Amino acid sequence: MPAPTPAKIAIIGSGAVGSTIAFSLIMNRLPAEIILSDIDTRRAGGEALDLSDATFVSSSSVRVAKNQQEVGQCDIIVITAGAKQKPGESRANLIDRNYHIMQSVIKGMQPINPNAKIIIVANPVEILCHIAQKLSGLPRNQVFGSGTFLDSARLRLSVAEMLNVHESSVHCYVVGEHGDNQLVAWSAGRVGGAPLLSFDQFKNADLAHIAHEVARKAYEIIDRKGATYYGIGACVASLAESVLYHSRRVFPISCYNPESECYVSVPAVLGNDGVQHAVQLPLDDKEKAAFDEAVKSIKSITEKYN
Ligand SMILES: NC(=O)C1=CN([C@@H]2O[C@H](COP(=O)(O)OP(=O)(O)OC[C@H]3O[C@@H](n4cnc5c(N)ncnc54)[C@H](O)[C@@H]3O)[C@@H](O)[C@H]2O)C=CC1
Ligand SMILES: CC(=O)C(=O)O
Repeated sequence: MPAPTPAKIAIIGSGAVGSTIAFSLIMNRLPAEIILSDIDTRRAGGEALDLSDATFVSSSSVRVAKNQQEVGQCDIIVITAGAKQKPGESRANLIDRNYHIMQSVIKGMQPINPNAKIIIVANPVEILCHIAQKLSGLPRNQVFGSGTFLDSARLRLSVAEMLNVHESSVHCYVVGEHGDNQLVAWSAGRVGGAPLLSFDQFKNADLAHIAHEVARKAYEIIDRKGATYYGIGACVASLAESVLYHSRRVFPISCYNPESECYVSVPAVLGNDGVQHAVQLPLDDKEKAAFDEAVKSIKSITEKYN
């Protein structure tokens, strides 16, 4: 399906993550009018000027939002506005600060385009999806988060290196929470149709160690350089592309799961009306128990924001 030309993509929060998402959209040559918004309007203006120097590679354009109402009328609204983790700090610890920011962001852009897709990137993603959906009043399938897409990309890289194959041939997901309660669905992992765990390199592999390294990668990057942004930039550009082109690609994203009665990260099909449906991953008993723990943890926080 051809993309609407040009789609309006708003990015709220033009810090490290927001501006890198804009750069990734431009590099992916999405036919989009990218509209930056930030409480720090001077910073947003500077990012727009800098990014506009890169638009010659694509048919995208970039500018600063006229006002918040304009942002609310966009086709896709990416929300990165929020506090980020200090070295060693968990994502869950950001909730108090980022709840208030999310409230002001959603309130400021009312009335919201009833067809808009809101992509939550600020942390903690699953909890902020719940809050954004409630406050925006949009249908649940139109509000989703980048979730464990980035964690899964980290995992696939690690597996690909072990097996000496390309990452795109590794089908293995991190699910549950984009946070400390994430888990790897090892038993459902496949490479070229074969179970991941049947490969020689995985027969005696320390799976817990690999999963731990994947989960700790963000902490290590933040410890060394203060923030992560390239990976999430690439992830969000892929999500936007699947929405604009109705690609129906499967991504591990934070979406509302009726069975769990909360937002949780699972593989889901993404098209032009948002989340089409989740894919039921067959988990073994240990993975199922870990998934249930993640759901329990997410629900224990979201219930404070009902
Ligand atoms: N989901 C994921 O995989 C990832 C999520 N993140 C999260 O993304 C968020 C942003 O991270 P960075 O860009 O590194 O932080 P940053 O500090 O560079 O940028 C945040 C921006 O939000 C703006 N902002 C704050 N309150 C606002 C408001 N009410 N309205 C509009 N703008 C507002 C700030 O002025 C700032 O420019 C953090 O919560 C971080 O944890 C970061 C990396 C990956
Ligand atoms: C910061 C963050 O959430 C990440 O890089 O995974």
